[in-house]
Amino acid sequence: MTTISFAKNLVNPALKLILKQNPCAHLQRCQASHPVTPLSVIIRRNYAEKQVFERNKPHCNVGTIGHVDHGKTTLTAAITKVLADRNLAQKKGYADIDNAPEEKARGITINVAHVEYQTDQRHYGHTDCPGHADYIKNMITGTAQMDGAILVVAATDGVMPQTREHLLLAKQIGIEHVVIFINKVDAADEEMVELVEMEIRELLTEMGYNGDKIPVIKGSALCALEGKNPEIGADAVTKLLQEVDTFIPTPVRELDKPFLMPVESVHSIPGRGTVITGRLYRGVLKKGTDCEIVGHGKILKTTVTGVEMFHKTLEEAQAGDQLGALVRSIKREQIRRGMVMAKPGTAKAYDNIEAAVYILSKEEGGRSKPFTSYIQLQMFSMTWDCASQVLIPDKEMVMPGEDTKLHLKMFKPMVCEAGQRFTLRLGDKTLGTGVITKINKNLTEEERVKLLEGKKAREKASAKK
Ligand SMILES: Nc1nc2c(ncn2[C@@H]2O[C@H](COP(=O)(O)OP(=O)(O)OP(=O)(O)O)[C@@H](O)[C@H]2O)c(=O)[nH]1
Ligand SMILES: [Mg+2]
Repeated sequence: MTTISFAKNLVNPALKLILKQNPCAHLQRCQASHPVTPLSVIIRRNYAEKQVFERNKPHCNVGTIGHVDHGKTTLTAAITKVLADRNLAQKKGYADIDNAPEEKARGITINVAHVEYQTDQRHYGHTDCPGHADYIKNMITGTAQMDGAILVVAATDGVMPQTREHLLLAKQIGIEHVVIFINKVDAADEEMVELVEMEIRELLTEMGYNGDKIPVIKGSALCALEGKNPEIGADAVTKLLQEVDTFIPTPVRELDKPFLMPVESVHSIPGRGTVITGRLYRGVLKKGTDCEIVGHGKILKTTVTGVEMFHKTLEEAQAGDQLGALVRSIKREQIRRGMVMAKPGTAKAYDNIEAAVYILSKEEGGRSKPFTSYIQLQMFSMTWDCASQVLIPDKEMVMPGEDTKLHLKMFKPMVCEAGQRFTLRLGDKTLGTGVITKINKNLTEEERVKLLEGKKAREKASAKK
């Protein structure tokens, strides 16, 4: 029977024993509580639930960024294949990574996908970012979780618009360490590959990275995935991982501060409750801890009843971990991406802030025109984004390439604190990047009504134009 052979693979001895002695009773009990769940899913779930995450290597968050179709998802799948051959990862197919139904239909990565693997040195959480221009918003929150990035550039295309944009965003949101993978060398001649390398090194230097020192690895993710031409396939991926191990340092985590986790997504798991996923930004999180979930005009109080990392249970999650937290008596609909889960009383939502901001020049990807007070920009920070009215306190206008103080009135209160970084965007362009310097008293009801009326009037005026 499948359950018995399955029991051989279980790591939890207690469950192994139950399954061996009376597999049907255990599974019937499970199935009674989930009458519509197929048995195979229950088995898989039990298998997944009972594994325990062992923290025996430092954890590091990396991910693939780059232009659409340059091979980010193929490389992610290839990394798991190469490491699975050494028992350091579970092999993930391309479809497992690009797995949302909409993504399959459109063949592009829309939501960021998280994959787990290990090298001899470290345990990795890997975010495969979307390259499509429409999904830059997800890319912003995806890369915000990375300690370092792998920039994928196809040798057949070279540097393309999203290669620049992703690299620029990476720099803006504070990713200091980048490793380059020139992909698809199987489909390009040597001269072309050399040219692309020169082009990338130049771009890196232009963006403020050390273009001469950054490791550039040339290979073919597809060959690695298909087990062909090892010199450009598996060997290139191994070399890439060695560079990632050495070139991207393990960051120092703030373990002694009160815990805080921006909500990335929320899931409802039948029979278990609501799971919030995200990266623990600081502190440690244990089962049984009380917490508040703040933002989008709400403060919800609850208790964490379980912590998991990549489907394995954790005794204690630490800052930097990519995790799922099971919370008590809260429905999925009550929580939204952009809220923040934190130690009670430590995270507060504000809508009236001051900031030091750098406005990008046109060459850096910004606009060519200056802007004046009362412009409405979209502010992105942690996993939230919010429309905000901008006031320039000490001058008429701000030119591209300038740094300035700004006063931002947000259309709704979101979790903010001094020192927090954010990005300002208008339409599909990043205008600037900044740090919150001061939090002012929240807007009064009257001020908020005025702010929203101003927004309506502007919308009317632009509709007439
Ligand atoms: N010839 C060749 N084709 C490749 C290689 N790597 C990926 N491809 C192909 O390039 C196409 C795009 O690959 P993806 O991995 O989906 O690219 P992506 O960067 O994840 O794309 P988005 O997520 O949509 O931005 C697919 O058809 C791959 O099979 C390679 O090394 N050589
Ligand atoms: Mg992809």
